[in-house]
Order: sequence, then C-alpha cells, then structure tokens
Amino acid sequence: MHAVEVNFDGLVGPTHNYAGLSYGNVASLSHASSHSNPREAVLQGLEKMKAMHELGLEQGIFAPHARPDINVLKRLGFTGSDRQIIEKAFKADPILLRACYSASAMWTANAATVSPSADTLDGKVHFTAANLNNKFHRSLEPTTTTALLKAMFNNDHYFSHHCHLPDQGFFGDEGAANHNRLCDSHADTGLEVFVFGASSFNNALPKPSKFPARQTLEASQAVARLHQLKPHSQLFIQQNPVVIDQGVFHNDVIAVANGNVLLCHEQAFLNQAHALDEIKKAYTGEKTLHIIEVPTQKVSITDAVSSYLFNSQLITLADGSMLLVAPQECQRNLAVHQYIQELILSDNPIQHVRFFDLRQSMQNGGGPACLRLRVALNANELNAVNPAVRFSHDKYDQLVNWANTHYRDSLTSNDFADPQLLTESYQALDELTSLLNLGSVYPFQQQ
Ligand SMILES: N=C(N)NCCC[C@H](NC(=O)CCC(=O)O)C(=O)O
Repeated sequence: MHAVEVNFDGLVGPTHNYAGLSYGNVASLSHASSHSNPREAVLQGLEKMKAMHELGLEQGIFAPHARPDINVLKRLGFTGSDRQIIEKAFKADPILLRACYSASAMWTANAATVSPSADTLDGKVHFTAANLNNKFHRSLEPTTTTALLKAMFNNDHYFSHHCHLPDQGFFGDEGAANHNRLCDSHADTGLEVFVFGASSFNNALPKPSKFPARQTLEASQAVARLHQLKPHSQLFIQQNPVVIDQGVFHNDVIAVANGNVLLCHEQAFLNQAHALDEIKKAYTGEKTLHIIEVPTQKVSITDAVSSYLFNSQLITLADGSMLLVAPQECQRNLAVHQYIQELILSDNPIQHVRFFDLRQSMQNGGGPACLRLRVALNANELNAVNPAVRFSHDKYDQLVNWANTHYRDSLTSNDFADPQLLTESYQALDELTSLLNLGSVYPFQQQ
C-alpha cells in the first residue's frame, strides 16, 4: 500500500522565551535573556506548515504544552493559589520559573521516536515519547506528549503507544532527533538508524568531554525493542563525541536522512568510514543509497552549527526529486550557501532548496527539522488520524486568528512575574483543544 510522510509541526506555545537553559546548545546559551516574540514565533512556524501544504505534502499540527507547569512548581515546594505560586517562584528562583514556562515542546523532533508499520513485526505504527531527561525544562514534556499523541493517533488497531523510558540519565532519550530512517519509499521496510551520543554501560566507548551526550545507546536499544523492529530494520551507530563538544547536541544538527539519501557532515559519526559501511551493508532497499558527506573544508563545524544546514528538512516531492527546506541562516552564510548551490546542481536526488525565516525558534537552537515529527503512514493509517490535527487552509486561517488573539509580541524577564500570563496562556490552549479536537489533554483541564 502507498504511504506518505506526514510532518507534524510543533505549534509554538504562547510563552516562548529565551532562558539559556540548554547547556551544550550554542544558540540557547548565546540568546539567554534576549526578549522573545511568541506571536512572531508561532506565525513563522505556521508559514512553514502552509508552504509544505501548498507543495502538496501532508502536514500535521502538534499542539503546545500547558505552561507554566504549575504541578512541578508544587512538587518543588511552592504553595498557595496559582498566582501565589508564581509570585513566590519568581522571587525565589526566576530561572526555575522560566524553565517551567519554557515552550520547548515546539521542537517535536524531540517529542518521540516513531516507527512506521512497514518496519515493525506487529504491523502497527509505534510511538515512544522521549524522556528528555538531560534538561530539567525538557523533562517536563513526556507525559503531555504521550497524551497528545494518543489524542492524535487514537486507534489501537493501527497505533501502539509506549510509556517514555525511565526518567534517568542512564536511559536519556531525545526521540526522532537521534533517529534516521532510510528506505526506497515510505511504504517499504526501512533501515532505522539510531544515533547515540554515549553508552551508559560500556565505558570502552568514548564520550564527549565538555558538553553532555543526551542520547544513550541503552535508550535507543530499548526503543527498538519496544517498537518490535524487524531484526534487519535496526542499526545503532555512535555520534562523533568531538562534534558534540562543538555544539552538535543532537544528531539532527549534523545529519539528515530521507528516503534513499543521507546528507551528513564528514565528522558526523565516530569512525565515520566504518559507520557508513555498516549503513550501506544494512540497507536492504533496491534503489541506490546516496550518502552525501559534506567536507569540513567546505562547511566547518562552526558554520554547520550556526547555519543549521543539516537541520534542514529533506522532503520528497511528487516527481521523486528532493527539496531541502533550510533556515534562512543558510542563505546568509556564504560558505553554506555556496555549498547548497553546488549540492543541488550535482548528481543526486536533492534538486531544490527553499529558505524559511524561523529566527524565533533558531535563536533557541531549533531549526526546520527540529520543529517537525515525521510519521510515515499508509492510506488506512492516515485515515485513522484525528482529522482536526491535519493542516488545511481553513485550519491555517483559524490558527493565525487564534494566535493573533492570544499571543503577546514581546516577553522579557519581568513578564514572568505577572500571573496574567498564565491566565492568557491557559485560555489560548483551552480554545486550541477545541480547534484541534484533542479533548482535555492538559492537566489544568482535568482539575
Ligand atoms: N535539534 C532538535 N531536534 N531540537 C532542538 C531543541 C532545542 C532546545 N532548546 C532549548 O530548550 C532552549 C530553551 C531555552 O534556553 O530557553 C534544546 O536544547 O533541547
């Protein structure tokens, strides 16, 4: 049966801000305490979704999380009404409060790992929300992510949802950002390449020395087991710890795969020649596998990290050619721009490029590919998806209107002391759950 890839983009939440929370993520650290514009952020994301939809691609919408996370503030000892909790937290620890206000769930490449039914022994699409336990603000995400996934893919016949892995660094799991799938077409059994930063058990494997390796081998292996992957559909390779120390905190900052193409930097993987050999051997497709390695001499790691070239989405168009959906920072970086021009003229399926202004997200280290979760679905599975989370022109108009009604155009440190921000944010999300027909997914709707 024919299958398509649906990109579920994270809708940026109303409290999008820059708090410098992600050690190891260069953009997050360098924009700490800059003022943010949540309205511009959500509209930039919606423009990308609209452009993908207009290309004839299936596009989905992934709702934001309720912020601030009042329950975690309670768990951390703050008492009283919501208003009092916010006042007390702002006085005691403003950065902690900012973390509880983070809109980081927008980067849905970290929401979950997804295995299409063509790769799994029981023929179901499997989802495991990522535990994201390397960063406090991100560790608040998995429970709501799972609730949202269940509301979006609400059919036991086709979809299987797993609980996130144990909340512990040992099983650090960052979801699809460290997971690539290579296949002839989305309907074919693919090779799922799990890329881990370090092993928790095996000390013989190297580790980065400065910045954390967020994804562990043990987490990747557990996800592959949960998803009942076919034995030939799984491969585990290690990210190069040297580049993690230069700001490559997820594999999707240094490599992107689509269909029979893997575009990666020449320093992406540990013992790269051997790793690529393993991928070639394991690839069971009949088409030629294109592995495009970008040399350091053309694009340095610094340029890769600042431009987010590898965080472009790689999309198959109706005629089979591929489009690179790149952030505008790639257009502004001379070396990267020149490389892209060379790439689309050379003999490989990547023939087009489009640049998008995603600056609000980029300043926190989130490019086009971070903002989307890919789910390959056959026709029956696609029909079983909650129709209200599928993108359309009507939905676009409704969401733009919704964002213009509820979102602020500026947030600075002092705004987090204002409990009105909570009221506004919850109101926006309450309305959104109706627009996207999600039910009462948020804790504040369940009290
Ligand atoms: N590469 C992928 N797939 N995702 C990008 C995630 C960016 C996110 N930034 C942040 O969480 C910054 C939040 C702040 O500092 O306010 C992170 O580091 O986890």
